[in-house]
Amino acid sequence: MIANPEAAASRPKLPPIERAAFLLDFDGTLVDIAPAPELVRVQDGLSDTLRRLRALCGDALAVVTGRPIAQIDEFLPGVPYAVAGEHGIAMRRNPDAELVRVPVPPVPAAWLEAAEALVAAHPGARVERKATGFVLHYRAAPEAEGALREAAERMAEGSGGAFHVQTAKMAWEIRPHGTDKGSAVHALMQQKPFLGRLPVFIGDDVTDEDGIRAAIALGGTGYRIPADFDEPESVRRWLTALAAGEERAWAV
Ligand SMILES: O=P(O)(O)OC[C@H]1O[C@H](O[C@H]2O[C@H](CO)[C@@H](O)[C@H](O)[C@H]2O)[C@H](O)[C@@H](O)[C@@H]1O
Repeated sequence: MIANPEAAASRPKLPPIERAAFLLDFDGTLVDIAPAPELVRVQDGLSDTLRRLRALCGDALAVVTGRPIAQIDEFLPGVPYAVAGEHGIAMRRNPDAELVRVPVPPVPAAWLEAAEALVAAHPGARVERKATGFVLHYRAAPEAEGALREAAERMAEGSGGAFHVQTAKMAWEIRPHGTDKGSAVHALMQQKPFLGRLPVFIGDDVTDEDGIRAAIALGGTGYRIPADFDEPESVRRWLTALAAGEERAWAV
């Protein structure tokens, strides 16, 4: 089921589902990459699969994403037990909990104005605003990659270390220092029902490597597309098999 069994074999093994906590990236892992953020599609059956998996692992299933939590609520309503959004800045620790945010500095308004002016000069490029930063997307304007990167780096350099540029898929994200998917994993794993379980993180992007490192540091494991799974469909198939109990014999 895993695309690259040799890479996976060098990692700590998958714990039995009864002892596992699933920490899942969204874009490019649970759903296929789409031409624009609002165009992703949740495949039929995915929500049911995740609900079954959540039941098997005592609710210990979270989505850990760069997106705002509200968007995960739209795409996967009532599915994960917990959600960490905006690369760990926002957290909802259980379905009834309030959304808690790590305090971070505001994005200077001048940066947003400059970013909007820049994408206007590159048709197809766009700014995705977040509460604590923004993303410069060039998927529909590949020729703008360099110009957007330079602008993002200039802004971050002028922030005195408060912000940095996160490499994303056909995008550059300006976001504050201080949190990442690794800190989100550590925070989630300190509370029930995650506490005492072994984290299994699955992701596809640079920002997911922090989550994978954290999962391994906590005695769990992590898988990355394309090293371990070749595409989101492979992840979905594997999760479906796990949720159906088919992979139990493989677990240690
Ligand atoms: O942490 P993730 O759940 O993987 O989210 C990362 C970013 O995903 C989104 O952008 C990426 O996916 C889009 C839809 O497939 C794609 O059009 C874009 O090119 C990708 O960069 C989202 O827009 C960002 O806010 C997330 O941080």
